Amino acid sequence: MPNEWGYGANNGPDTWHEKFPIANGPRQSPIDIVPSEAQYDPELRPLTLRYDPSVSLDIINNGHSVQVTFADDEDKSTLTRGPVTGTYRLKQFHFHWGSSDDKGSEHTVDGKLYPAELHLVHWNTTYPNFGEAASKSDGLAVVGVFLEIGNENPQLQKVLDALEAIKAKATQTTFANFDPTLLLPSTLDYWTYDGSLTTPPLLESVTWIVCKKSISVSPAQMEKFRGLLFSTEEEPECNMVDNYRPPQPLKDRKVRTSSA
Ligand SMILES: CCCCCOc1ccc(S(N)(=O)=O)cc1
Ligand SMILES: [Zn+2]
Repeated sequence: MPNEWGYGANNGPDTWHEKFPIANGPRQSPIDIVPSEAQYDPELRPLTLRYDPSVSLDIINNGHSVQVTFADDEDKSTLTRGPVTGTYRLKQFHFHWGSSDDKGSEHTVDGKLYPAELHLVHWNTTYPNFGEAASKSDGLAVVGVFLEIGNENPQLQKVLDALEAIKAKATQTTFANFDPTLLLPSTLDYWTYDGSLTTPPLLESVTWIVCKKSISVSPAQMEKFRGLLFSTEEEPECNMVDNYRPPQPLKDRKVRTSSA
């Protein structure tokens, strides 16, 4: 069996460069965001996210995360303005989280790790589909939202209630009429920088848009994420936790901010 990438001791982030040399490239993600060094850019427009719940399709345990996928054959759930030009279509959202509440996010802020991070993945409709866009320098835009321990999040609970049906890798179930708008923070002020996918193939095609405001998650809700498995129904159980890549070198990049 080939050494499929993962987050374990033998296939984790420090080994990914062996099959994906771009892991040491010039615009890798995630990064540590240092707010005091972010440059306010008055030309950055407000982020416009317009999501239609009718295009949510299913929820999948893909062995790396839990992912909700959307029908993306029409401009029904889109990202416009913000740091991008043109229209980007929502393809999927997923999460990264820790084995304890002191870690789990991919981006960090002044070195602070959050217990989890939500990624809403969009592709530039200049290109014919997600796969094509993923290989272009302006092909993807991912909105990152930090989850912070607090009150129970009722919209997140709808996602968590579906997890019992997809405990093992390569399982999925339908997930209709879900509105990701309700997962967004109250204001969409953001940091933005040019980066990459944070998992293999680590393609350097992502305009990252990281929200400054977080959303809440309760300790019990965090435990639901940790009940998922990296392993299939046939394999010994391995809990899906710590599925995050640590921050990568900023190299020759600037982080811009939408608000002073
Ligand atoms: C060309 C096939 C790519 C399949 C993988 O797609 C991904 C991988 C990572 C991310 S993330 N954590 O950076 O948001 C988003 C989408
Ligand atoms: Zn992600």
